[in-house]
Amino acid sequence: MIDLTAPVITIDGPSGAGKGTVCALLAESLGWQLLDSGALYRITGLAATRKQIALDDEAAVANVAATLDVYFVPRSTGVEVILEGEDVTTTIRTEEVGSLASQVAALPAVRAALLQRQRDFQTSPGVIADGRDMGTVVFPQATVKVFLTASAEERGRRRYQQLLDKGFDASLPALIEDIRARDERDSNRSVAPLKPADDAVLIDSTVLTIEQVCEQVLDLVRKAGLI
Ligand SMILES: Nc1ncnc2c1ncn2[C@@H]1O[C@H](COP(=O)(O)OP(=O)(O)O)[C@@H](O)[C@H]1O
Ligand SMILES: Nc1ccn([C@@H]2O[C@H](COP(=O)(O)OP(=O)(O)O)[C@@H](O)[C@H]2O)c(=O)n1
Repeated sequence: MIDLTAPVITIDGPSGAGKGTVCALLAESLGWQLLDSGALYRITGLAATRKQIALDDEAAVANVAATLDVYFVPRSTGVEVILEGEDVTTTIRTEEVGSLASQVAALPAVRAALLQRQRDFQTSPGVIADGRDMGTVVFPQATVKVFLTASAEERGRRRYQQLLDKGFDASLPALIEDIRARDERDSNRSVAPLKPADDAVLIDSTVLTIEQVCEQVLDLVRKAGLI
């Protein structure tokens, strides 16, 4: 149940910075709720495409976002995503769906349709939110805000390795190009662009391990008195 007094940690930043990994580890160790907001945009992009809706038809895509038949099943291996009864956990992680997500995410009506669904994740004992506008738009009152970044080359390499590990085919130069295009679209859109909140702490993970990033965030959480 939504609890507006529950503490919020936000981690925003570009693709491949390590947000998803760090948020999942922290949510697990703190025992807090996890909001993967990117998954909602990915699911919307996939659902609209499957319904053969043009991704620039803002009203129609927003209607898809508002009426998504989706649920999330927590498993030991991560969160399973079920869209209209079908397991789309793996499908939504492809770069192709990432690109669909960033196209529908540029539409203001789509963002508005998904806003309350994201705010509903604020439940006790706390929520850790992963995205692009968690600290700027969705949870501007969050106690701890992090902007996690890394160089585009390093993010491309990480994504490449991640895709190979999952058994997908990938080309490193194409991935770096995709990442740059997505960064560009996310940073320059008129609504909720990717940018650090004024009160966010910047962490550059280019030369940090996942453990070091988690430790830096936990330090902020401790200093804020949340643990
Ligand atoms: N600090 C890091 N050092 C090395 N690899 C990392 C680091 N952070 C994340 N990764 C790896 O990079 C890939 C992308 O991370 P992910 O958490 O999905 O990023 P994001 O959610 O920001 O797009 C994953 O395979 C992850 O294991
Ligand atoms: N809060 C959010 C989260 C994602 N998105 C969009 O959704 C796309 C996919 O997000 P994601 O977090 O799943 O992608 P990765 O960072 O994991 O590559 C991003 O490129 C953004 O365009 C957004 O606009 N706002």
